[in-house]
Amino acid sequence: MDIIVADNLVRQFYTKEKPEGSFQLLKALFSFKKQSKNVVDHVSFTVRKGDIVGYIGPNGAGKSTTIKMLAGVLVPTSGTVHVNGIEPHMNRKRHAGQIGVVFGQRTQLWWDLPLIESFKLLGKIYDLPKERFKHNLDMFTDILDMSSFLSTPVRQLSLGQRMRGDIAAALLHEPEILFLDEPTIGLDIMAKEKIQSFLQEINKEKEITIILTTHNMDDIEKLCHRVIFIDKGQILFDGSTEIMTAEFGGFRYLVVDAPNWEEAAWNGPPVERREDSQLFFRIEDDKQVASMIKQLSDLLDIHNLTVQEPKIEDVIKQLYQRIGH
Ligand SMILES: Nc1ncnc2c1ncn2[C@@H]1O[C@H](COP(=O)(O)OP(=O)(O)OP(=O)(O)O)[C@@H](O)[C@H]1O
Repeated sequence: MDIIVADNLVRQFYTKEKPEGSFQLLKALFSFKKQSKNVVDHVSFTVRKGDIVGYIGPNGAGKSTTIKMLAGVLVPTSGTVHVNGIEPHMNRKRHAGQIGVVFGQRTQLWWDLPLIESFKLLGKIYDLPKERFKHNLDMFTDILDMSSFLSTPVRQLSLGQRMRGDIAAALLHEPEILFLDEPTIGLDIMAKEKIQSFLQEINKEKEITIILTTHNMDDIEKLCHRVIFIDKGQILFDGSTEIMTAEFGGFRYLVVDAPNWEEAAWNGPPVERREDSQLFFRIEDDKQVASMIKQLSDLLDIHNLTVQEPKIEDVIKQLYQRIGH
């Protein structure tokens, strides 16, 4: 079942043309010419219930703007979006009950209040029966490991603690859909992993549909089966991570364990990446493997050798290069 249907979504913003030179400045005093730009430009996609979709793309691509339209915060300039049959901006109250939203750069928690008080206020706003509120709060406190900081004012929480608080706050009223805008931004590895495994768990147990924007390719690798890639407001790719790898990967790595490699003295094929004593050489064509191995074994003391598929991160880097970033 398609829980989200976006059809030809457009969001236009007006920007004022910047005057250049003193004559232009003078002219601009009398007429400020407005320029419009489609930051989301005829975007169409559907999302099935229970999917986790990564909505990715370079800075300024239009990701947050799309999420804001799906969340009902922004009204589309044209096109339509339906979430569970509802047009978000037409029925904000009903829509608020079915979605949870987390903007990683901002918080919906009350800055000066202890975390638990924010949860209680949200329980009242959503009119949650006492038992359901307690049940959900206990469950999130347990899985997100929040008991040690429930009574701490939000302003004193670490970024990772605040993010866990924000995610719990977005889920207290048991929404079917969760929109996450950069949920792991600025977090350390442990905090990232905690949030990633929590999202995996609620998706599996409660079939919550998740759409997340992220610049962290590890989120995509761990969480998403499907990726929508947007640039300059338009979708350039929409499909499974496997298809994306096949379409934009098109290469593999010959990984050579060579502890004695010295960068300064190296005159062999280019080393694309180094991880400890492992050197990564890119192979575009499998026919290259044998000659590359021979060339490397003449130059290096090789301890081990494998062929690896590219990571999602490598594939997305390739995609960025294609669009000239
Ligand atoms: N309220 C606004 N008024 C005018 N322009 C805006 C407004 N909000 C966003 N924009 C512009 O729309 C474009 C898309 O912004 P958006 O925040 O959707 O990008 P993004 O893909 O989320 O980027 P990032 O990865 O940097 O967060 C940008 O050029 C931005 O400057």
